[in-house]
Amino acid sequence: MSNTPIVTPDYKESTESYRQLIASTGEDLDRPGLLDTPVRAAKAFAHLTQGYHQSIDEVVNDAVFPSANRELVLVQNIEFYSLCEHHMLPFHGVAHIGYLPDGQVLGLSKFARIVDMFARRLQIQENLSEQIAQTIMDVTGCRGVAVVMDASHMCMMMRGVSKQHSTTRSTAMLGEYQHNNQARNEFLGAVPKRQPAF
Ligand SMILES: Nc1nc2c(ncn2[C@@H]2O[C@H](COP(=O)(O)OP(=O)(O)OP(=O)(O)O)[C@@H](O)[C@H]2O)c(=O)[nH]1
Ligand SMILES: [Zn+2]
Repeated sequence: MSNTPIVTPDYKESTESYRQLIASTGEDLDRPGLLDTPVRAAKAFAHLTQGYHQSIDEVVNDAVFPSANRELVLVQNIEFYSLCEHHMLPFHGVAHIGYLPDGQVLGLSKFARIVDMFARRLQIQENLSEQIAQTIMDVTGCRGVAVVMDASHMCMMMRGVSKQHSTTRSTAMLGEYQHNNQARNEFLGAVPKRQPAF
């Protein structure tokens, strides 16, 4: 078997960047355990940032259906993995999405696909919540949408302040949820309690 890693043209630049990064630690890039690491890491990074190459149309795939239901629909415990834009370290947790339809509903799996599309980018949690909420509003034309996300940030756990049990809850509310306290309270009461640290 050849010791030369297989590098596709797509990964050439990022593979070279990973080679330099690994070399900067003083590691021997030619030792057997590391031979394929730069290209593996490049592929993994491409996966973790694949949201940059997806479009809303492709993700939603026209899965918007007519419905007379106008009451709260809550899709909860959608797990996600993202990368913080400050340290490029993972943050991960769960998203809970509630919305009040207005004539049409979104295919249930599409909520998770929308979460992943925006999570697989360099993000801060607050913006991630806003982008998910705004997209659901745009795609469904709903009366209101609320997003709650609970996450643990590796940049606060593996380094820096080194807090292992702190979690962050971010919230985004659009449409009726911005001014209708009854709707807000119904949603917030239905959302699962904050998760303990992972
Ligand atoms: N608001 C917000 N902040 C985040 C998120 N992810 C990471 N951060 C914060 O981004 C900040 C960057 O702060 P800096 O002082 O510039 O960087 P730093 O010296 O590495 O900060 P420390 O993490 O405190 O060591 C830190 O407070 C992180 O906790 C996020 O999703 N939302
Ligand atoms: Zn960070």
